[in-house]
Amino acid sequence: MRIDLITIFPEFFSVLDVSLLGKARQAELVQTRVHDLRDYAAFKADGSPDVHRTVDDAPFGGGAGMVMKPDVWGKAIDDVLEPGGVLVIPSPAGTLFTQALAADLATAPQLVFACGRYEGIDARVAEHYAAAGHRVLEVSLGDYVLNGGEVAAFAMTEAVTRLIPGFMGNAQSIVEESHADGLLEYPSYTRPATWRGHDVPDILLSGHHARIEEWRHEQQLQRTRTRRPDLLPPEG
Ligand SMILES: Nc1ccccc1-c1cnco1
Repeated sequence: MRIDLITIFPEFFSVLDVSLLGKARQAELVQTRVHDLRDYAAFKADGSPDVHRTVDDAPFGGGAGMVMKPDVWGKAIDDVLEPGGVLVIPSPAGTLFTQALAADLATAPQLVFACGRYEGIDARVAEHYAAAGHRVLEVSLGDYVLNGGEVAAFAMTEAVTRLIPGFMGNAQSIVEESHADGLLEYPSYTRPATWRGHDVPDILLSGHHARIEEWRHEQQLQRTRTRRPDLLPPEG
């Protein structure tokens, strides 16, 4: 898989070289490329040089803040997006990112993250590439406000790449994770068996694997009921 990240803060993604993702890149499972959006803003729409490499402008209809220019984004995405590639636009107005969507995106040949700042990217950019036949997703990490798409793109990149076959050493650990089976993960413990007067649940020291599995599933249900009832299947 190739992952391209387009941003006005390319240095933000230098951490990709040292994270868990770094190993995958060495293993040739993932190729990542970071692109500076300002490299596509050297010339104005009329072809004259833009020494300021402007990437934003005032919103039509008024309102606070600035909107990122469609012509600059169009040049960048044209240069990067390949046939079959998915254009992912992190946005507070997007559909919610989930483990299911991460697994879906892990099968794509290419992801292009368009990391917007300010008040967002001109809406015609998503419209244009969808009309051209590309899969375009506006995706939110949750109901809170970030300053731009970079943090969201990095989180989604990690969630997706770790699901690429061969990336995680222990495939079983992916299966047992929270959200993998739709429920939150059970609590985990390790030595010492007693720590500051707190004991590990006896069942985990019993060696009775069937009962341990049953206890763990009950813990998952209990946690999901109390912390994330929205994840539970409807009654019935
Ligand atoms: N607030 C934001 C601003 C810009 C790009 C993405 C976001 C975002 C993504 N998920 C939540 O917020």
